[in-house]
Amino acid sequence: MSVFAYPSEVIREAEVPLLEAGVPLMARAARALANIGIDTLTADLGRVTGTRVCVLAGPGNNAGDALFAAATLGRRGAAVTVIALFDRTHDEGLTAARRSGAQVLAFASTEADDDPTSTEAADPSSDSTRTVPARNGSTRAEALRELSRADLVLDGILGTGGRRGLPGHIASLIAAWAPHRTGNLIAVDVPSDLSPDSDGAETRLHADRTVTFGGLKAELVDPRVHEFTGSIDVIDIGLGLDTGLAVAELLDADDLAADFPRPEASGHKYSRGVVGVLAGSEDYPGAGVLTTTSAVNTGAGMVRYLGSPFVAEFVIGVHPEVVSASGRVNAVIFGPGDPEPEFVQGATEALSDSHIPVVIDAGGLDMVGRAEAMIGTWMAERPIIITPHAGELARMLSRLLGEIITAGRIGQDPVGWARQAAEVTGTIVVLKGHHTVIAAPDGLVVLPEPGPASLATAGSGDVLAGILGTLAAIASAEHRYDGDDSPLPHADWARLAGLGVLVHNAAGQRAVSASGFADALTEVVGELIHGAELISGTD
Ligand SMILES: NC(=O)C1=CN([C@@H]2O[C@H](COP(=O)(O)OP(=O)(O)OC[C@H]3O[C@@H](n4cnc5c(N)ncnc54)[C@H](OP(=O)(O)O)[C@@H]3O)[C@@H](O)[C@H]2O)[C@@H](O)CC1
Ligand SMILES: Nc1ncnc2c1ncn2[C@@H]1O[C@H](COP(=O)(O)OP(=O)(O)O)[C@@H](O)[C@H]1O
Repeated sequence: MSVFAYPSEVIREAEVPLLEAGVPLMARAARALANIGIDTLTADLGRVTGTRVCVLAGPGNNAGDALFAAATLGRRGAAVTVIALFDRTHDEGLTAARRSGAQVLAFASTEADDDPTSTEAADPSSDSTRTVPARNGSTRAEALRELSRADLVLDGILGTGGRRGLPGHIASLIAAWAPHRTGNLIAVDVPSDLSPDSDGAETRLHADRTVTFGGLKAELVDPRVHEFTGSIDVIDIGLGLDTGLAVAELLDADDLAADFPRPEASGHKYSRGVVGVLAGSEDYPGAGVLTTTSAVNTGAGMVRYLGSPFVAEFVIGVHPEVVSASGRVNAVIFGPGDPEPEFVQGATEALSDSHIPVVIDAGGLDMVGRAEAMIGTWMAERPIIITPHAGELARMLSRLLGEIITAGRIGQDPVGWARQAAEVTGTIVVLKGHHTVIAAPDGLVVLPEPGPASLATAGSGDVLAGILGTLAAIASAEHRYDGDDSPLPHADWARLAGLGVLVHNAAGQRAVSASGFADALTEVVGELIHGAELISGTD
């Protein structure tokens, strides 16, 4: 189900009153981390007893989580080694780890950077958290040996208090360990030194799994950091975060099953929503057919075809339920298959008195300007959902920002560019790709789970436009029939677009061509609308 992501500061602020009230947040976090550690070891080796666990311990509370969890693993029979990487660490956590039998290696001195053979070790008899220099062998070599033979390593170096760039002795230890790594690496809360930048990636940790506490941190949802985070577990430690403060929402198939809009028992075709389709041209009639098929099969109350009579003939030939006479619509789709200007002009003039949502795709994207330039035009004061792929967004932003922006640059930071495009244009931006990113002008991002790569085929985007336009018409009609004149918030449109992408993904799993996706929508939407009722036998 949907998961919200928050800036780290929001999560840190939510912790403060609870900590002041004595709520044991770290104990909750460490318990959940230990359980995941136990599950990981049991899944890999069938046991915890006799396994080897290493903790990379930093100077703060992040190390505290890792050390308390390691103490639990130690009590369950794991041989724990703590590699203390700073001249201080979390006092109580280290004490707990020691009491459970952990050995502690101190690899903290900055001189270790200059001399990789420098030797230091903690006094194992001491409960003190200060590390004590010793001259009994190469600690770096010993740390490397322990890391390389560990079944499980916990990255407790830095958490939400971390700044970019690890001290040299740690970065070099990580780079030296990487080729010899055999066990699982779990990042505690956030991977230390997390960055979307691929430069220097070899000196950063690549976790198999990240166990994050309190709420999903915004920096973890950037598609570019997946190689550093691995899979992500969000552990509820009772912070009670306000979803209004979230900056991103992740959607999956469960959200689609829960929130796909079903027809009302007492509804009629107009209350279900009428979608106008302006797609296809003499050059590209197929786009008109694909977009209309998609709208029909997504379950619109009615589909009006607004393009040329030439294309209308094809469309109505396959879908006799489509209407070509003008009349009321609750949303319009513009652009797939470059419809001729006279039909675009006719349709936009008809829109000028309304505030209905519009989905703009393909050729229609050339109409999109900066938000301030759209004031007073037919595009103002209505929700607009635009659906560029990276190439189209690059072209659009180059025009709007007056600098050359390539599709490659968009690909390096899709979330950032989608946000910028949404802010500049005031529209909901659906940046299509393997990881489709949806951004709203207020900065909110919706990330539907990725669909199958088979979606990357000509005409697939036309099908998506048909789905999005239909869902927009359904939402807009429902809102109107509820008697609500207030505009729906951007977040609702962005989420709706996310559901549309998930419908498209589901169709993509059942076919391999665009017309196949459009046809498969009958099955996908039929299951979403009727599935549970058929099973339960209710009407
Ligand atoms: N609050 C709670 O109860 C709960 C918190 N929880 C856990 O606490 C974690 C946050 O803990 P935290 O605030 O202690 O920060 P953390 O990242 O461990 O260390 C900060 C220290 O590192 C230092 N430092 C930073 N960057 C550096 C760099 N690049 N190179 C070198 N040094 C650097 C920094 O130095 P300074 O900035 O002060 O100069 C400071 O001394 C959080 O992620 C979660 O795991 C959970 O248990 C839930 C309950
Ligand atoms: N590798 C991929 N994995 C999953 N979906 C993809 C992938 N590549 C493209 N897609 C999806 O396929 C669709 C392609 O749309 P678009 O580029 O507009 O195609 P067209 O213009 O030919 O209709 C988009 O919904 C996009 O998100």
